[in-house]
Order: sequence, then C-alpha cells, then structure tokens
Amino acid sequence: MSRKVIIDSDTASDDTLAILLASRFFDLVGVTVVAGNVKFENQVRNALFTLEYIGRADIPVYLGQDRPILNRWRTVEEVHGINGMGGWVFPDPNKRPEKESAVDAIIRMSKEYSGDLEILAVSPLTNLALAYLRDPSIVKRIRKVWIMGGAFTKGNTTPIAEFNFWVDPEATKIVLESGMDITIVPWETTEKYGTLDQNFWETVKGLGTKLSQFFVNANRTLLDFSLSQGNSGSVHPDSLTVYLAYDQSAILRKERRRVDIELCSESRGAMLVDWYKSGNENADLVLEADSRKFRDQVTSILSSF
Ligand SMILES: O=c1[nH]cnc2c1ncn2[C@@H]1O[C@H](CO)[C@@H](O)[C@H]1O
Repeated sequence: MSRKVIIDSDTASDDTLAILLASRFFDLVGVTVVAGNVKFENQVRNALFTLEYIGRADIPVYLGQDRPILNRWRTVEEVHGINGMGGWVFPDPNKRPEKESAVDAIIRMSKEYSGDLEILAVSPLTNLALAYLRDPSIVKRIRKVWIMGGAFTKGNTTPIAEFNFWVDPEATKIVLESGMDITIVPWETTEKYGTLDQNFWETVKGLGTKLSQFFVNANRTLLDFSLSQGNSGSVHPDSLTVYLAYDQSAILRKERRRVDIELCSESRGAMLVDWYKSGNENADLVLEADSRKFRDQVTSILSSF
C-alpha cells in the first residue's frame, strides 16, 4: 500500500517540482495551499495548473489560510518570479479548488487514513497549526510530519531566519510543541544538498520533454536568484524534503534535538536548537543528504514525458 500524503504548499517554483515528486512517490491525497511565497491567488492558480499539466487533475486542491496567524509577512516574488512561476504566462487552469477548507480537509483525512497520513509541510505552518488547535487529537492520527524550515545560522529572509519559519513563527511554535512526529530539513541542508547546478540545467534543457519544459519555465527566476546569492545552481528545499521523505536511505546524517523558535524582535523566526541532550527532544534534524541520488531521481522523473 502506498503512503498517504498531503502536501502543504505555498505553491511557487520549487513547490511545483515538490508536487510532481510527491505525486510520483506517494498516494498524494491532497494539496493544501497556505500563505507564503507569492500572492495567495497566484499560489492557488499555480497549484491547479501544475496538477493539470502533470496529468493529475484528479488530486484535490484545498484552500488554506491566506495569512499567518499573527505575523505581517512579505511575499518574495524576487525569488520565484512575478506570478511565482518565473513569469511564465500560462493559460488559466480548468481545474477548480475544493469547497472544503484545508484545515477541515487535514482533520477529515487524518480520520480517514488514521495512523497512515503523512504531511509534507514545505511551507509556513499556519494550516497545520490551526488544524491542531481545532482538533489536537490529529497528533495521534498523523503518522509523520516532514517540515522544510528553519536555519541554523544562515537565514535566507533575515540574517537568522529562514522564510517558512519566519512567515509564521507562532504557527511553527504550535506545531513544534504539538507532540507530532517531526523531521525537519533545515535551510542549510537544502542549500548544500538540494542545489541543482548548471550541468543539471543543461541536461534538463536537452531532454525536450513536457516535464523538462515545465521545470525550466517555472524555475528560471529561482535559478537567477539562487545564482545571485552565490549558489552554484537553483536551490530546491521543498523538492529535497519530499525526496528525503520518500527515500530515507538518502538521509545520511540526522540528529534528534529539542527545537524551538524565537518570537521576538530582530531575531523573530530564528530556529533554536538545543545541541545537547535535553531529555525533551521533539524533532529529527536532517544534517546531510545524498545530493546525487536526489539529482538523478529528479532527472529521471523530468525525462518521463
Ligand atoms: O531564497 C530562497 N530560495 C529558495 N526558497 C525560498 C527562498 N525564499 C523563500 N523560499 C521559500 O521558502 C522556503 C525556503 O526557505 C521554501 O519552502 C521556498 O518555497
């Protein structure tokens, strides 16, 4: 039986590759959209279009929270392009979002697939935190939560904070303290092991498949942005997280630690890790991953049609 998974996504650029990967690796039972990367209505449009384009219009899209619980945040069109898809002008999707809200869908599916459902949270944690506040018993029904978020020291949004944790620090704290089984793939890990370099881009441009064209169009601004930040290619935190959830043999080093988040002033959104044994560890932190396996898997999927 294949694993039942919901991907919680602020759908822009790398999120679309993450959705494609999740649709291949798992029984993807829903995409829930949450405020983050770009304008909410663009994220919804991107998610609907992606599923249609990859031939999976059967996967439902649920509208989640269109703002963080408390925070005022900013979107990052400079990273993903004006529409979150590298400025790619694509036709309006025919697919429509579901009437049921993301929070309701998460709670309902945690019952339907009790003990099996996994959440791939590659976005701010607002939807998941609110689902938990509404029904704390989801903790015992959700098998596992994979979180892309947090920076050790190299914040990508403030000097110390990573984007997903920074957008909704209160939601992050609620989820970290919920008792869910959590694995975190932090920013630095994704930057080091989830960067797809110029050689990869050349290969993918030469594939000439529908999926390779999709990848190039949706991620071209991400590539430019990542290069401008000194990376050797485009950084794919969400896709790497989905890949590691699927192939855990590609997690080469992880540590179980107490993880918390700073809610105050300049350091708001900073991930706090107790590097010593605390006795109240709440998350596995992924520190090293197999970047070759990741790249090869992405190449193979982009070759498929
Ligand atoms: O500079 C960036 N590079 C890659 N992803 C980014 C960046 N800024 C925001 N995100 C978004 O936030 C998470 C990573 O921090 C990812 O989920 C991505 O969608």
